[in-house]
Amino acid sequence: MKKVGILGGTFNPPHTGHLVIANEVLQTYGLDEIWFMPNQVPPHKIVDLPISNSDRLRMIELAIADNHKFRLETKELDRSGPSYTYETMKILKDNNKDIDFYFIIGGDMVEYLPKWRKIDELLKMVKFVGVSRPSYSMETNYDILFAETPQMDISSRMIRERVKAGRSTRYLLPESVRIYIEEHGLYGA
Ligand SMILES: Nc1ncnc2c1ncn2[C@@H]1O[C@H](COP(=O)(O)OP(=O)(O)OP(=O)(O)O)[C@@H](O)[C@H]1O
Ligand SMILES: O=C(O)c1ccc[n+]([C@@H]2O[C@H](COP(=O)([O-])O)[C@@H](O)[C@H]2O)c1
Repeated sequence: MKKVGILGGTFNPPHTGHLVIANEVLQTYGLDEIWFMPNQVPPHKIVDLPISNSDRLRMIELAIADNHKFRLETKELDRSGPSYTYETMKILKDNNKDIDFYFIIGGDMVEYLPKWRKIDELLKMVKFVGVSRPSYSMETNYDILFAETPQMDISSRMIRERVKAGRSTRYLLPESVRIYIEEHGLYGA
């Protein structure tokens, strides 16, 4: 069986935290690939700045361009409404019977797991891998895997706020994504 990690997210924008956790989980569990999967509508949060799907897609493509094990998975953009992971993984598993999926989540999402749609069914379909994130505990009653990663206090919100305030975002995200944000005037750049 092929082993594929999925990093689902809003990626508004993608940043160094995403890339580091993807790479660390890939190494820790000997995965073949990581698929970066942008959601259409995050199930649990309000997107606080309007951003087009095409800008998010382009920024993910730029962020992962230099790693042949990182891929873009656009399945959740095919349907409208909240992107419930259970619905998506049902489709991905049906279409890829030769793949074992590892769904990567940061500490904030580990805490939130009890509220996920059909979480008990979902836990039978994928292995969750939790990675720590500053300010969040990793406590959970669910049977999930963990991966040690360097902790980075970087979030998409932090990047958006810095861009808006005219502060530097260098090294917090790939240079190609930083330039894309600047050239396209995203987040008030
Ligand atoms: N710095 C980080 N350390 C560990 N996990 C992270 C980090 N940043 C994001 N993640 C995880 O990556 C996944 C996708 O995150 P997402 O695209 O929503 O980014 P975010 O930085 O949390 O965004 P926002 O600040 O807009 O809420 C989630 O599971 C999240 O927990
Ligand atoms: O299915 C759910 O109920 C659910 C609830 C919260 C988050 N998720 C998924 O978790 C991933 C990270 O979410 P986010 O909002 O932090 O980008 C993303 O793929 C979401 O679709 C899924």
